[in-house]
Amino acid sequence: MTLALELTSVSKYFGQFRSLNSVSLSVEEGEFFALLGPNGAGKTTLINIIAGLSRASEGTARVMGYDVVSDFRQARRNIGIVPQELVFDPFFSVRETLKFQSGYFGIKNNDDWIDELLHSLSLSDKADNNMRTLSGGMKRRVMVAQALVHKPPVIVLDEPTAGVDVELRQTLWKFIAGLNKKGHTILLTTHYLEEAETLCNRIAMLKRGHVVTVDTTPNLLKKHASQTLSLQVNGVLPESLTRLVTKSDVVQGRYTLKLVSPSDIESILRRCREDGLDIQDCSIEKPDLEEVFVEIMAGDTQ
Ligand SMILES: Nc1ncnc2c1ncn2[C@@H]1O[C@H](COP(=O)(O)OP(=O)(O)OP(=O)(O)O)[C@@H](O)[C@H]1O
Repeated sequence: MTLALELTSVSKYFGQFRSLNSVSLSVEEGEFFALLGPNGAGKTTLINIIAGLSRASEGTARVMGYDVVSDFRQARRNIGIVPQELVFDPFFSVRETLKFQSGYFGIKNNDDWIDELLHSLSLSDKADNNMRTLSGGMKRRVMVAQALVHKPPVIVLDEPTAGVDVELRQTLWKFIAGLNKKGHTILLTTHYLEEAETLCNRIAMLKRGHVVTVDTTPNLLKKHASQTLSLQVNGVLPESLTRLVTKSDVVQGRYTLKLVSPSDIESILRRCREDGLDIQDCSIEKPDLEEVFVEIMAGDTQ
């Protein structure tokens, strides 16, 4: 089976500074894959190498089996990139922008697909407006349409929802998830971890140019995060429970306790009752990706 993306020992130097350190990653066809990491981890550098916009100092990158350097044209044809920054010609209309991009790939008579893209991204009524007259969120949607004019099997989105309102985020994700269902491979970078958790089947985390973890989303949650118990009581928790407390508001009597296993709930509640505390509220919280991310990023870097 052809891999949608294959990076082998990719390093990138900017002078003495090493932005990527021997990164190897494979993304299979049809995956919805997240690349996460704090600011400056190297995500955009990696995407630029995949897109053929920047050259790896060492190692190789392939898109649908095509090397991004020696087979640039084929690799480029197979990928659609939604860049982090909004880059456009302010004097073109939305439709002209999309027609121009189609021409770049040698596609004529692309109107039906352009109309479909405009409709799916709620841009039909802006088709003849100049790019400079659009709001930031609308421009972002045009960037998405622009990346898809040539129906690429692999779609890469670099923080597509940064600074975008909730409604547009939902529209965008519905559209991208639909493309993924149709078989397109998606690579996404985002700082909204709940988006990655909901959408992506697999996640890689980068830290200072190293891949520190790659796993399926359920495995990451299982291995690194624990369930928690939120309690509200009419007093201070017994001393013996403080080692489990991850968050507390002593004035309100609200506490969050880490659960190593679900059976801990029983003993926690018993200890509270033994201390004469009245339990006013109690709920179990599921682990989330934010907790996993914080734990992994706090670990040692190679
Ligand atoms: N052209 C460049 N010249 C010098 N250093 C660069 C260049 N491009 C990126 N870097 C450095 O490489 C590192 C990785 O940057 P990159 O933009 O890939 O991070 P990122 O993970 O995408 O961050 P963010 O989440 O902020 O977008 C940073 O320390 C950055 O300063």
